[in-house]
Amino acid sequence: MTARRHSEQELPRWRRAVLKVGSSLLAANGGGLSTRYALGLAEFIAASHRAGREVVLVSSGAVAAGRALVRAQPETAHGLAARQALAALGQTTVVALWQRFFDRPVAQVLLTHDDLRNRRRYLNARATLRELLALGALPVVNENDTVAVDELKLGDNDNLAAIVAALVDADLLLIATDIDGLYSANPRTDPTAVPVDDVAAVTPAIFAMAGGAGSSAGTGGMRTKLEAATKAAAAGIGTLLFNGTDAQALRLLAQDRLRGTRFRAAETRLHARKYWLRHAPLAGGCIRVDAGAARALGSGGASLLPGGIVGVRGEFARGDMVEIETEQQDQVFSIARGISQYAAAEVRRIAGRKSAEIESLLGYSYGETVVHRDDLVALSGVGA
Ligand SMILES: Nc1ncnc2c1ncn2[C@@H]1O[C@H](COP(=O)(O)OP(=O)(O)O)[C@@H](O)[C@H]1O
Ligand SMILES: N[C@@H](CCC(=O)OP(=O)(O)O)C(=O)O
Repeated sequence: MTARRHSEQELPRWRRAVLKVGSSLLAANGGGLSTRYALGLAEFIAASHRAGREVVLVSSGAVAAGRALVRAQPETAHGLAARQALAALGQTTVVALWQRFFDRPVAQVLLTHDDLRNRRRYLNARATLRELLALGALPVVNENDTVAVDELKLGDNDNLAAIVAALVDADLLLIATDIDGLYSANPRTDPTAVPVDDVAAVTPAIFAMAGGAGSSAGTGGMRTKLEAATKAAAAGIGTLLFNGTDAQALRLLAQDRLRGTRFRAAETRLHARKYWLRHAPLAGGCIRVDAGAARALGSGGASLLPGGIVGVRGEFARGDMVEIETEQQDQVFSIARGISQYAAAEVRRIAGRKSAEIESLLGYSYGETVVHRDDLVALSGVGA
């Protein structure tokens, strides 16, 4: 393969990123996992940590590691249950592989796409990942292959990484693979393929460039990487695709320079999030707040604390999108909407009380805010 190289480009600075490492890198020789390319990637992560940055790692490789452990032949162990068993066998090897490079603790986080579609579990996963980052740990995420039931979804860590990037409010999604970046066609099969450095939007014409996986270890090929870039862009997050086998590309990346493909997000992250908050379906319930809370929420920047709540209408679950209203001169105005950290019955019990009392009132606490300011959007022109 003698394809032309991508040009070098400067990147915006970032603070938190999700880095996805594919099986093509960890099991490059088609056998078990090897440190050959993991070392350079770990050095990049360590350099990011030294620069005060946070990294969530999404690492594949469990199936490849499991296969090597039981010496299963690639042509056997192909069914869903067999792959799931191999993933369970190999997952400890994946975590152990990464732990050996770091002094800081490495945390294993196994997620399914279903977990992330369910709002309660989404919130819990988000809180856990935030907590792990606050503790200085390196979260190592993989799909929870043993319980994933959707065969089509199994083995798609590119898409999972994009969802995790939105989950943890990352500034950037980094996808390390075994090729320099996107080409106009798969350069392993098409010698006329030319490098693509910058993608403003993943259009059908871009999708048409993508072929399947290049190695026996890899699964999704370029298509799932483009899907991931599309998902990340919708959340206002840019994606970088680069070659994890290229030590120089990794050193450049640590200096905010890219040799690979940059996928841009048209929206800013805040804008994309606010748009989603404005348009996500509402649960039936509603939280009524006093004039002081209404002012604080209306002018933006404040979270809703239990003290400002005067009542609850209807029912909703923890993680539901609820309307927030206030009463002024006998008229009720809808002033904001946001994701409630507590169910309606819980909000009724803590309404009007201090955040510090939540634990004694409920016997547990999901945090001091009922609606966190990151999960809240004020509806302009009313109530404030
Ligand atoms: N247009 C394209 N540009 C670059 N690579 C492509 C393209 N189409 C298909 N590919 C293939 O995608 C492979 C990377 O995907 P994959 O093997 O699934 O890796 P990973 O395990 O990192 O997810 C490349 O090695 C390449 O063969
Ligand atoms: N979750 C599985 C497969 C993940 C997957 O998407 O593989 P890849 O396309 O190599 O990133 C594993 O750990 O083997």
